[in-house]
Amino acid sequence: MNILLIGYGKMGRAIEAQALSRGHQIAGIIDPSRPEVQLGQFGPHNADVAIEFTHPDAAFANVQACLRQGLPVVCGSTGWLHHFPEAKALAQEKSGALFYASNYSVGVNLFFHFNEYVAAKMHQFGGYDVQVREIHHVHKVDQPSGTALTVAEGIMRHYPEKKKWRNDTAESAEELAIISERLAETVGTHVVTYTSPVDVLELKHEALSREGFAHGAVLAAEWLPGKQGVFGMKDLLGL
Ligand SMILES: NC(=O)C1=CN([C@@H]2O[C@H](COP(=O)(O)OP(=O)(O)OC[C@H]3O[C@@H](n4cnc5c(N)ncnc54)[C@H](OP(=O)(O)O)[C@@H]3O)[C@@H](O)[C@H]2O)C=CC1
Ligand SMILES: O=C(O)C1=N[C@H](C(=O)O)C[C@H](O)C1
Repeated sequence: MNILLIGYGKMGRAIEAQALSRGHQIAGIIDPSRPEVQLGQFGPHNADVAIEFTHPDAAFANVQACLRQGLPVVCGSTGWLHHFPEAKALAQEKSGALFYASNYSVGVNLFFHFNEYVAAKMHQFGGYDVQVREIHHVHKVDQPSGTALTVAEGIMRHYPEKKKWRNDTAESAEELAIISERLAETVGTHVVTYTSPVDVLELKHEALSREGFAHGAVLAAEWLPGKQGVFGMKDLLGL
């Protein structure tokens, strides 16, 4: 396949390596470091799919451009989901294809699955307080992480008394605490902790490199062309 890379930072480079190792070609690279290449130059005539990993402030415009230009788009940028309903509507209007995941790692998507199972059981038995913690590198611009938000949504589906999340310690029983830490070059760690007066139960995922994210994004890019609609890792992995 011919893959257009939008964003050529830590993830764009990891995705390029994965894509080449799986026999794909890079149709082009859109990044502020290469102003001579513009997204408007690409469409179905010269790319099969775009993979977008940029910045919370840039992602929505890039997704819109891809959909308008007839390019299936796999987006991994976090921190822009307040625009997601508009992106979905545009995908429908253009009969386009949009794939989004807050985390493309297969391991994290298993973690999401187990998180919901554990939350349902813990709520059923009761007696535990629950908290989410995410640790990332100091360069990360959004907080809490997109992955932590997906984890929190999964817990809240089974804890109806938790009405909202709070990016700090909880101030009332209605709040689910998401604690964010920024530590050196930490790739991405997510922990759900259940605490009772007598014990602690934890579910944890720790990414050791960006390879897992990149691999999942390329799998999504291989899967998406030819489809119409809005998809995520549950569709790809059958979870
Ligand atoms: N869903 C997932 O599995 C994962 C998601 N992410 C998310 O992906 C995003 C990128 O992460 P990462 O690669 O680590 O970040 P980096 O900062 O390392 O790279 C982002 C790159 O995108 C470039 N960029 C910024 N604006 C635009 C634009 N409008 N068009 C094209 N390129 C642009 C940046 O250029 P410049 O530096 O000049 O601004 C930079 O080169 C983040 O939102 C992060 O949270 C990260 C890992 C996994
Ligand atoms: O910015 C990152 O690095 C990461 N961002 C994603 C997120 O916000 O959840 C995924 C991963 O944790 C790495």
